[in-house]
Order: sequence, then structure tokens, then C-alpha cells
Amino acid sequence: MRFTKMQGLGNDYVYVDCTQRAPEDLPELARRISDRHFGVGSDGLICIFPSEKADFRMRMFNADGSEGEMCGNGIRCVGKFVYDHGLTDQTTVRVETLAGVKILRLQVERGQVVSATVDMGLPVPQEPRTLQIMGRPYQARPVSMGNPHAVVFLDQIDALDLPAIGPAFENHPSFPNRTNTEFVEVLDETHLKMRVWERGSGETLACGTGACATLVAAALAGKAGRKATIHLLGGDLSVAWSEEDGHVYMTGPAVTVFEGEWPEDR
Ligand SMILES: N[C@H](CCC[C@H](N)C(=O)O)C(=O)O
Repeated sequence: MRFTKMQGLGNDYVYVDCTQRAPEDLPELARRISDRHFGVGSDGLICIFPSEKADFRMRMFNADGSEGEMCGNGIRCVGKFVYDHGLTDQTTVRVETLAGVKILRLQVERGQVVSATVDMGLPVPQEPRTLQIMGRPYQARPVSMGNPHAVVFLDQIDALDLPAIGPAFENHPSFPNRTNTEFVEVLDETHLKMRVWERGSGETLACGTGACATLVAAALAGKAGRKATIHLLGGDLSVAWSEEDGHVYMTGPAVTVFEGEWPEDR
């Protein structure tokens, strides 16, 4: 099985072209291939299928084998994958996800995609709530970007012990489908610093849907405007929440790391 390892801001996935044929047990493949010691090493697995509703369909699996509805850094890399591999010659690409069809605009330089802007659709924010996490109260605002997020504003995030508190947010009874959690420090109205604990994958260097959820929560709380740069451990994303259509637009890089072959009988 051929695969391509790609990353967006260091949020890395193994990508497999499933337009002709697909491996059988995708959750099991995701667990094995994501392992950083016994596998290729990644935050998860993303498979690209044909679609009846759009140009392509993507399925994303976390490192624990669970399936996520959507992946912001991943969908930009899907755009790069299909363009660079010649599966499309279009720079506007529609991708079906479990969170609906998303539209990508690809930026091409010297024949290859370098970045993409994604129409992430309508966010679904809820009222903030107080969660008791390891004996301490935290204010968290749930925001769905098709997948679940909880955004927590803190004075400083560098010293947070995410492996200690992350799982308590992820598995809090308030989130029946578990949640991704963003820990956010507001630098100013247009600059937010964020770390993420991802459902099913743990701390990652970046999360595209999480950056979008963060901007929405910050705008609703009056902590930011409707457009900001989100600083993540792996780099910066530009996110805008349009006043016109209410959609969130995310722009960021997509990078191929290497291609390889995975033994099918492994
Ligand atoms: N890193 C991804 C999100 C993965 C979300 C996944 N962990 C879930 O279970 O929803 C992103 O760039 O949007």
C-alpha cells in the first residue's frame, strides 16, 4: 500500500489514495500506522475516496482509531494530495466529510499546492459552562465545527501540563462524544495563542478546526475581532469569521514530508 506522509503546521497524517481500492480495517490501520515507534508515526490516518456529492470524500481517523467528522489541517493536505498526484487539475476542490461538503481554494506555485483556504462552513457555538477538572473550575465554551471542541481561555498556556488535564476535558461527562479542547491565551484582538488536546490523538502541534472554534469563541466573548492569526506550536493559521455568510474561512500551508510503502500483511 502506497502512502504519503503530509503535515499542516506539524499536524501530521498518513494519507492513502482509496479512489481505486481501500484497505480493509481502517481503524486498525490508523492505530498501527500512527504509532511513532512501531509504525510510520502520525497524528492519524486520512483516506481519500470518490464521492457522489463532491469531487472527493475524505475520512479521518485519530491515532486511537476513532473517526473524526472533520480535520482542518488534514483537508488542506487532501487538496494538495489530489492536485499534486494529478487526481484533479482544478484549484477549487469540493471535499465531502462527515461534517458536510467543504470547498477548498488551492494556491499553486511551480505546479504544486503550497497552501489552501477552506470554507469551513457555519460554526455551532453553545453557551460557556463551568467544568470541574481535577478539582479546579474551568470556563469552557463548546463550539462545533462539525467535530466537537471546547475552548478555554487562560492567562498563560506555556506551562500547562496537557497530558495531565487534557484527558479529563476529553472524557468529561459534559461531552458524550468526547471533545477536542483548545487552551487559549489572548495576545491582542488579532493574535491568539493556542494549544490543543485532541480527542483520540492527544496533544498535537496544531488543529485547524480547533483554531476556527477558538476564533469564534474569542469573538463571541469580545476578546477578538472576526479575523485573527492563531499561533499554534507548529506555526500560524489565519482564520476569519465572515459577517456576510457566517462561514469560517481558514488559510494555511500544506506540506508533503515523504512517500512510502506499507506492507499490507503487517
Ligand atoms: N487536527 C484536526 C482535527 C482533528 C480532530 C479529531 N481529533 C477529532 O476527533 O475531532 C484539525 O486540524 O482540524
